[in-house]
Amino acid sequence: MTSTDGDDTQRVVAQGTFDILHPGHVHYLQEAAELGELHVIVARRENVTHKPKPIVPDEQRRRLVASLDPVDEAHLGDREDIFVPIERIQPNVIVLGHDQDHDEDAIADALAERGIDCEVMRASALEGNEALYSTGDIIDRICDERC
Ligand SMILES: Cc1cc2nc3c(=O)[nH]c(=O)nc-3n(C[C@H](O)[C@H](O)[C@H](O)COP(=O)(O)O)c2cc1C
Ligand SMILES: Nc1ncnc2c1ncn2[C@@H]1O[C@H](COP(=O)(O)OP(=O)(O)OP(=O)(O)O)[C@@H](O)[C@H]1O
Repeated sequence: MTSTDGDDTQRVVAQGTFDILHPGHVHYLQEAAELGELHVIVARRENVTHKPKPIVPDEQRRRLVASLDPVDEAHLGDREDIFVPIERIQPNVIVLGHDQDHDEDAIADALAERGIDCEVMRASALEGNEALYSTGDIIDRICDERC
C-alpha cells in the first residue's frame, strides 16, 4: 500500500502488458520516470482482449518490469476496475503509451468523477527500421525463423 498522507512526492503511472520486454518498453518507462516516482500497472492476462493474450504469466511480467531501472514499483492490475490501482497510488500524472488505444479525455473525465486530481499525458515512440521494438514483431520473427 502506498501512503499518500502529507507527502509531496510526484507520482507517475505507466501501464501496459509488457509481454517479452524490448527497448521500446524501456524508452516509455524512462520517459515516464523523468516526471517522478514511477508506478507501473501491469495488465492482467484476462484483461488483454484487444490483441493475443500474453505468453509470459502475470506475476513474471510484473517481476520483470519491477526489475527495470526506471521503475520504482510494479503492480499487477485489478481484475475488474482499472481505477482501483489508480485510487490506491494517487498519481499526479498518468502517461499513456504512444500507440495505446485509450482516449485521454475519457480517462481525464473518469478521474475527475472519482475526485482524482491527475494529468493525462502521452509518451513518444521509439522507432527503428531494423529494430524489434514491438512484442508482436518479436513473436512474428520467432515464428518465421524458428518454427
Ligand atoms: C489508467 C489505466 C489503468 C489501468 N489499470 C489496469 C488494471 O488495473 N488492470 C488491468 O488488467 N489493466 C489495466 N490497464 C491496462 C489496460 O487494461 C490495457 O490492457 C492496456 O492499456 C493495454 O496496453 P498495451 O496494449 O499497450 O499493452 C490500465 C490502463 C490504463 C490506461
Ligand atoms: N517502440 C515503442 N516505443 C515507445 N513505447 C512503446 C514501444 N513499444 C511499446 N511501448 C509502450 O509500452 C507499453 C506496453 O506496450 P505493450 O506491452 O503493448 O508492447 P508492444 O510491443 O506495443 O506489444 P504489441 O506488439 O503486442 O502491440 C505501452 O504503453 C506501449 O505504448
